[in-house]
Amino acid sequence: MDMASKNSSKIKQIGVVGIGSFGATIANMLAEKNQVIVYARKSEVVDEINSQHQAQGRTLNPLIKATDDPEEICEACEVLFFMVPSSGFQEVARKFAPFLHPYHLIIHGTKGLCINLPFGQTLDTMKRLRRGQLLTMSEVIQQETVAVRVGCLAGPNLSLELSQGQPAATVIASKFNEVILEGQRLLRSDRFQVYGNSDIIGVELSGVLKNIIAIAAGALAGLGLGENAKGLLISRGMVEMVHLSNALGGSVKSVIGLAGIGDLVATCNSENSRNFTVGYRLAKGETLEQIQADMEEVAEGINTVKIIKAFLETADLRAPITENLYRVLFEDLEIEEALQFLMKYPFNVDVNFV
Ligand SMILES: NC(=O)C1=CN([C@@H]2O[C@H](COP(=O)(O)OP(=O)(O)OC[C@H]3O[C@@H](n4cnc5c(N)ncnc54)[C@H](OP(=O)(O)O)[C@@H]3O)[C@@H](O)[C@H]2O)C=CC1
Ligand SMILES: O=C(CO)COP(=O)(O)O
Repeated sequence: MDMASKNSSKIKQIGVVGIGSFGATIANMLAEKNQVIVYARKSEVVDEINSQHQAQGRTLNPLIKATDDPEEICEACEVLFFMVPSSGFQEVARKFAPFLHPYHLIIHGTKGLCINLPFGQTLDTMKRLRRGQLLTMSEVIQQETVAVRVGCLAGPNLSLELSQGQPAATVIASKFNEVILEGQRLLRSDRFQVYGNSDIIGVELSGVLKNIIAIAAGALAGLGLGENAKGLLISRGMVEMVHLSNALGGSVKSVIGLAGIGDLVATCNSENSRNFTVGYRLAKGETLEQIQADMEEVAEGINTVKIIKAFLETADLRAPITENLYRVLFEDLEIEEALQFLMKYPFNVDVNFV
């Protein structure tokens, strides 16, 4: 079978895998002009979608159908949107792998990282990670499946605002122009602009790394600090993202685009951001355990801080915001102390990457 359409005479549906906060929003946006089928692993969620057009309380377009069978959705769709958190991504990719073919086109919306460790090791036992042990989701898809045409979707896309139909934009990134064009065709509307970018690693990393800065922004807000402090954090955060992204294989251009600076501005300013909320609640005195115990949705930045800290142990690079946030999250450093440390840090060049 070549990479062209498997059966062009039959109208293909668009698949959405994972129907949480972001998956439900993207499924509804896709359903405005496409037939959509979604995958949920729990049969009660599938029944709820098919009978009540809701997914765990989120309203879905009544035309959206659901299944818990990966084979059925892979058979029905050539284009699949993977919308699961990084913690479940490898498992989902492995579950779908037997039913995926080179003609499938996969676009993911996940803003987290996975790690590839020797059997029996965990991030807590390893402490040090090389680049090859750290995977973006496009790398997971390529490692676990035969899919070739892979893309990602990243940008300032707080799902609550998208679901209210507020104007927004995203970036579809892929090495394959046909993936970008297909993503644009499927998602573009008069309320949603879709840009293209060929630097998929840089766009993925922009979405991943901004979550670290969003936690820090929430912490500053929780301390009651003002807009000058936020401006300082966002601009220094962007510089840190540029250096980290570069070290991990992304280009500067992507960080200063919509998926980087655009998403930084959105999430560093929004109480609807889970990552911002984590920082805010920490600054208000809650512990990480307390916060995680009652957060129903994922805040990817927590695990990302841990992974990037382990990568820094093998990279010739300093990332002071990430390093201090690691100590706040996992070593009981007080936020005020972290802030003082950062204020004394000898940053002396404003921008040194262009
Ligand atoms: N929400 C937002 O505003 C945005 C989120 N993102 C990114 O999208 C990703 C998903 O976030 P979001 O939708 O908010 O997360 P949620 O926690 O709201 O939902 C996660 C969904 O993934 C499913 N899932 C998790 N693990 C598995 C698994 N192993 N197998 C099958 N399904 C699984 C969950 O199913 P179940 O109910 O069975 O656990 C649930 O439907 C994250 O990486 C996030 O950073 C990106 C942009 C915006
Ligand atoms: O990435 C997001 C919006 O673009 C969502 O951010 P949170 O995961 O922090 O809610």
